[in-house]
Amino acid sequence: MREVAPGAVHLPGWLTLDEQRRLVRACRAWATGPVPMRHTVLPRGGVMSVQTVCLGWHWQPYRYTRTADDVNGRPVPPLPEWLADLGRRAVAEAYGDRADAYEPDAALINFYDDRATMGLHQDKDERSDAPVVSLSIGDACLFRFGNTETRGRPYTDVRLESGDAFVFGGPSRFAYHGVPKVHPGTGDPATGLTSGRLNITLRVTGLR
Ligand SMILES: O=C(O)CCC(=O)C(=O)O
Ligand SMILES: [Fe+2]
Repeated sequence: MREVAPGAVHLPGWLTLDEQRRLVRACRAWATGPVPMRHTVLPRGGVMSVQTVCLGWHWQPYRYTRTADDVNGRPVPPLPEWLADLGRRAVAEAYGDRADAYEPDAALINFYDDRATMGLHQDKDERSDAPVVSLSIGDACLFRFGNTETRGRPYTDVRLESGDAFVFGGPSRFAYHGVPKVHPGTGDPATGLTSGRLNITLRVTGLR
């Protein structure tokens, strides 16, 4: 475990291979619908290079809704309790105490192919300052974790590998972060993912 910035904790190798396999299987099913995984279109017409599917609440730039109005209008599936439990365990491990009160109600599942990246951004469409839990499976990536003020320095570059968790809360909850590069061919096919990178972020929206 390494505290990258105050409240931002990297937990390398946190998921077992079995947990990663289960997540890959579940994500494959969620990717097919009721709302299919797709490249999110930004308000000014840009298209994100990652593909995304949501649970609990649907995220479209820059808000959460119960139905996927920018895809097919269908309600998104609920966030299962076993996934929320993983989030609680990660928060407990990162901050060294119990996290019974952590109730994530949205998950964003992102798939990165070899060329996909994610620009530096803040996760700030939530109306809660509860931590974000990020789980990574498949190819390793360069994850850039910055500060709450600017897209620039200071930032820390972290290599996120399959099975890693990264929790950001407290003073780092609204820090800029992004994925400048995925490292093709670095994942273990035993996870069930033979290429690309899967990232799942659990969030508390503060919405109802
Ligand atoms: O893929 C990652 O590691 C980060 C994903 C992310 O920042 C997001 O979905 O908001
Ligand atoms: Fe993010």
